[in-house]
Amino acid sequence: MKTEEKSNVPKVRIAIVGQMNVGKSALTVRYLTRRFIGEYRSNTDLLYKQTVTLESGLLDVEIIDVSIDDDDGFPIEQIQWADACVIVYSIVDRESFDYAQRTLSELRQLQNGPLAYLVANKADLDHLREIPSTEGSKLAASHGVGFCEVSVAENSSNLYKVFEKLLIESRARPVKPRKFSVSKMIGTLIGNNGTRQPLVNQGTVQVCNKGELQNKNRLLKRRQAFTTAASL
Ligand SMILES: Nc1nc2c(ncn2[C@@H]2O[C@H](COP(=O)(O)OP(=O)(O)OP(=O)(O)O)[C@@H](O)[C@H]2O)c(=O)[nH]1
Repeated sequence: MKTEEKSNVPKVRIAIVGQMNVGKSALTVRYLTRRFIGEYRSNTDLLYKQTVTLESGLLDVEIIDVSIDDDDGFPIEQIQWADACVIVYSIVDRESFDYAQRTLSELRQLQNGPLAYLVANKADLDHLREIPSTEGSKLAASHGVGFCEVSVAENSSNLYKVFEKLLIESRARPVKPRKFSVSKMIGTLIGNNGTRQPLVNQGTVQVCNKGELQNKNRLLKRRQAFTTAASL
């Protein structure tokens, strides 16, 4: 698609936030490619871009898979950049639920904050469950956000509904006023020497600022999966 045609396509930005190992990357890749890639861990943010078709027309979607170290607090830059956030925890990990709870509280303090949706992942591991479904739904209700349980591994259809809802609702909102230019934000995220990855059909993925080099192999793996699925 030519640049001048693309410039008229509205854009929605989504941040995937949650503690380590909850399945943020698996969820992002599942949504974008319909595939489950679960054999890697990452310590860097990745920015995915894809054009999707909604009933209302084309939409450019940017999804940042936010990498959280144990000590990291609230990823404020990524959240302020986003129009919507998917906050993920694992039903088998109480700490990840506590992190999601803190994130929702922080989000509430923001003026003009993004839309949010709470997603409980790993529903297939019910025998190891630490967080009852009712606790998740109660937390979400107390913050006025949507909630669902999914298994990214088992390809729960709920996952696609979450993204669709966030995309439609974000699209309907007035364009978010940003304190900084979006290109500067992307520049910050990918670093000054961050090179754009080649366009893969309508999808691209690029490494953000942390640990770019050591993550090259992981990125390549993901990009292969992304390429294959994007060309289906
Ligand atoms: N059983 C099960 N395992 C899952 C599911 N989703 C992800 N996993 C596994 O959970 C582990 C972590 O998945 P990732 O997608 O790397 O999680 P992450 O939140 O991106 O982790 P970090 O990169 O450390 O922040 C991997 O071993 C995945 O295979 C799921 O729905 N069910």
